[in-house]
Amino acid sequence: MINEINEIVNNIKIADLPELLHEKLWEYKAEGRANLVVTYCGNNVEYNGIILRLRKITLEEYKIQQLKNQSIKSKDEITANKETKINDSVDNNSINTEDINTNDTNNKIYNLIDKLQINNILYNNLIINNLLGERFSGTNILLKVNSSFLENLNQYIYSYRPENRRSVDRIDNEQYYGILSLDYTKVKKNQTVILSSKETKSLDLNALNIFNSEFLNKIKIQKDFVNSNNLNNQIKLDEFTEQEKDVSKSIYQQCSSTVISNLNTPSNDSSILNIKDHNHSLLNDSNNQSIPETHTIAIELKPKWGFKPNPLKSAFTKKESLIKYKYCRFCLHYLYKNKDKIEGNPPINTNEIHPILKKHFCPLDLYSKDNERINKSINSLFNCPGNNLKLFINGKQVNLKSLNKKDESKRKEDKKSQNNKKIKIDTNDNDDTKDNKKCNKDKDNMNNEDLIENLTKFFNCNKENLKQEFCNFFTYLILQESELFDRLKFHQRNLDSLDIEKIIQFYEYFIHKDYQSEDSSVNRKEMKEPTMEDWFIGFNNYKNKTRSLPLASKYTNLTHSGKELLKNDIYKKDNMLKKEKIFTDEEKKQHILEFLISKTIKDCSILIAVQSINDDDNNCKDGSLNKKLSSSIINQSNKITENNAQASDLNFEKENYREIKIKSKKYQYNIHVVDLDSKNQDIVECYHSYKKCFGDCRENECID
Ligand SMILES: O=P(O)(O)O[C@@H]1[C@@H](OP(=O)(O)O)[C@H](OP(=O)(O)O)[C@H](O)[C@H](OP(=O)(O)O)[C@H]1OP(=O)(O)O
Ligand SMILES: Nc1ncnc2c1ncn2[C@@H]1O[C@H](COP(=O)(O)OP(=O)(O)OP(=O)(O)O)[C@@H](O)[C@H]1O
Repeated sequence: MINEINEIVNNIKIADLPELLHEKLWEYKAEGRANLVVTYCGNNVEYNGIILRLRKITLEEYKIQQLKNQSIKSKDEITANKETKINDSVDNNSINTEDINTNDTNNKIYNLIDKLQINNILYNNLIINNLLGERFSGTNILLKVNSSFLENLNQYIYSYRPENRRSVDRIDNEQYYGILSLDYTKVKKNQTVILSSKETKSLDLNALNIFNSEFLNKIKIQKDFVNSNNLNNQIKLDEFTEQEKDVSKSIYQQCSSTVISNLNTPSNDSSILNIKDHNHSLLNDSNNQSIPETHTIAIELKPKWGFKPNPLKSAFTKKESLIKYKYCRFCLHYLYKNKDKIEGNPPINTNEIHPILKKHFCPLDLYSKDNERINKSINSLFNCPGNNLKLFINGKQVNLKSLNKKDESKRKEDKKSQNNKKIKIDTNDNDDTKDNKKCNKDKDNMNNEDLIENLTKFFNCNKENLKQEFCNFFTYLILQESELFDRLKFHQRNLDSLDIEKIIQFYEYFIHKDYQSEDSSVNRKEMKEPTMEDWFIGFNNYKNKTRSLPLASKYTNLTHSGKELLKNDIYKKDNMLKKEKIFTDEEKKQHILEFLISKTIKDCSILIAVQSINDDDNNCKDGSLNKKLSSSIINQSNKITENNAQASDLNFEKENYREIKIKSKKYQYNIHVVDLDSKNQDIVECYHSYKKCFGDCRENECID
């Protein structure tokens, strides 16, 4: 094993900042099923605008964890009493930490949760950034945490958490690292600068043990300091297969603090990659560049699926299944999730579509690039945000539902008449089951009037026009950023080329095969989760496939360069038209992997933070701000043009700051994509269960 390979993960930094480990320095921000996010609220301006993302565990898992810890403790006590060492036969599974690098003098430990976090960062850097563009990704740093901080924080934020979440899970006290990132509900001019004065360490790849040793052993690195100012690493590629070359290039490109240069330029020795060091900076906006926090509004969109599966390319043959192709998967899923409500309250006229299904959000509208349809989709989300639209004002989440509240007297009247009818149909269905049913104090703190005042001021409109203005505003912004939506749609579709119907067959095939294999455990009902190396190889196969597709260079950071095509390209034929029997095991695995990556980008969230640049600022004193901003736009657009002109795997537009003029008012904004974690294989089975429910789930067909 070669130590220098640690440079691969140099870009992932670990910060040890004990001064941050006090619960009162953090405020609850938001959470999903797997992670909880808190935002820094202390006085140290250096940490302004920082968030901490922590893994959660279910309360059941927590109980098991407690029991295990107790049993370990009592075992330790018994052992101590007997003055003997812990017996080797102690069940390893009962200890949730792995001291992987015992020789390490710092006694570095990554436990299973940390590995998951780290794998997710790597997965983001290596795969997702290539699909969506680095511009949207931001920076992550691992922050060392400890169990007493996590326990205190868990208690401290308890009352701010939504009931539906806190009743089932909590922060996992056993993680050693949380992820520090920037708060993307705030506008920053510079997203990629650092905790410059802070000491950080890099990850230890050996200790992480995420790459197969055979793979690593093939990599030989020679360090060669060409001159004292410039570090050039040279990597011998002779012993790589073509596929491994491709993978290792990606690893170095994305993970290391070094930039691979001259990849395609024949040098003295064409089998050597030149790697130049470049200045590295981490998190935190450099404070001089941050923008005052006033009047920032942000929305979080969970856009879900942007395409309709194509029956010709899917395994479907059954006639009754064809109805599925009238609708997108989100809408079918919506029907599935609301089945009980719909069946419990059927419409009087059975031929009529249920009110719940009448005007709900359809993602295909959001992805459509059509002004009217996007507007319609935001309108539906505004009326019924469910889990797909969140609103933040100055970084604080507010309850969108309250915007839909009618004035009090009208509301009482309506309630009365509803009670009389004894029918209760809740079209804001998800709101009751998801995060909007909250006891989030912050939300309650901003009363409806304040909220409306804030928004009307921001949109420069009156109360009556607010919804329309909100929808128009974000329609415009989404159109402006349609490339991101195009990219999501492009990769969601191409990574899910066979549809779940086929993927489940492949998945079951492997499970069945495992049952039959002699050395597998009889009870095994799951496929082995992909290793980091599997992800890289799978992604590279996909990358090569997409190169031949129309629009590939537009929607990826990949070139058409034939030089990098794999020799053993498994995509020589159009797999979609193949019959099952001619899919090799390798191809089946590849399709499952692609399906999982596709799931990640079907489940991400887009955060758009906007701030108005008021006229005073535009005409300020010496006009400096105005000049600065205009020049930054010019630079930005120049950079984009340049990058497009020399499109290459190596050039990304990282900075995210944009300006926009809407109704002659100037705004500045950032856009980021979050929640890009890898998905587990068992999701295949889960997802397949949704297919059992399909029927008419909208008034009209979804239009792809
Ligand atoms: O399966 P879906 O489409 O309901 O998506 C799940 C999300 O539900 P929703 O978007 O509200 O419908 C679900 O969102 P919530 O936690 O309900 O906010 C998660 O994002 C879940 O991902 P993971 O299991 O935490 O990795 C998501 O699950 P997977 O993407 O892992 O299937
Ligand atoms: N960098 C960030 N800046 C601001 N808010 C953030 C950031 N990252 C996450 N959040 C907020 O925290 C919420 C939960 O984070 P995240 O989506 O990563 O959790 P999750 O458990 O993985 O979600 P899901 O259940 O949807 O998979 C997000 O929906 C978003 O509102």
